[in-house]
Amino acid sequence: MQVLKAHKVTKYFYEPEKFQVLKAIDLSVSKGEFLSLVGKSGCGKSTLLYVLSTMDTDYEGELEIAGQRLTGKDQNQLSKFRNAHIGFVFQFHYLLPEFSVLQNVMIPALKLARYSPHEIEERAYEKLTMLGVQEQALKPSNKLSGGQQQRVAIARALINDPDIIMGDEPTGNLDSYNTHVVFDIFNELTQRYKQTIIAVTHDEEFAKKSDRIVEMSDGKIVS
Ligand SMILES: Nc1ncnc2c1ncn2[C@@H]1O[C@H](COP(=O)(O)OP(=O)(O)OP(=O)(O)O)[C@@H](O)[C@H]1O
Repeated sequence: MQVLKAHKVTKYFYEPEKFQVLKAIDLSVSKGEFLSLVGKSGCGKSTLLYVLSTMDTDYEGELEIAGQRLTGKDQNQLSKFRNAHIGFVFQFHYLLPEFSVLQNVMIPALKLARYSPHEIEERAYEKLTMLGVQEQALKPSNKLSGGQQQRVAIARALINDPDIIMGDEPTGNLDSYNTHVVFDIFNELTQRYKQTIIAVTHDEEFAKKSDRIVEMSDGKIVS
């Protein structure tokens, strides 16, 4: 089953001059696949991820995720779609420091309101337990180590059972121990739970161990 399909995705930047950053990109991602997106700095990885994540709508071509055609939807529809279907893990985790770990994980689910607040709290504990940070649940998020904060960010990305997790340098800010931890978590999510993951990475070791490496060069997929 295909979770994501991009067809002939093309994008230009116009400042400081017209420049084609994405050149007719075709990409299909299957359920349970762990895909690393690699390539030299400036080849267009982050720009592509931004389009695939529906945050950038200024492109030509077609994008479909979880059977829904997303090209042409408005920002309000896309924001709801993202919250329900896409989990994000960034280099910098963007946890809210004034909230507890538990609250940070619960926020996307409270917004979605698919479950009651009590059920959401239980689910948040489940995800934190899965990631081995349940004992930190009631601490303010900024009192955790970098590696622990990234695990909380992954728990938050998982809270709405997304069809796909997208990561932009998800281990970019971590030491080698925590890079391994995050890789193992991603690997287990795909193996055991059939989670689909796309991660932009500069880390060759990380990429090599994933299921599939997609390499970009000069706005195109080359392998
Ligand atoms: N808002 C923008 N306006 C104009 N040019 C941009 C803009 N954002 C990115 N670019 C250019 O588009 C190209 C691709 O950028 P992008 O950030 O996608 O590359 P990348 O492969 O993710 O690089 P890195 O690995 O360094 O993060 C680069 O040449 C960059 O300078």
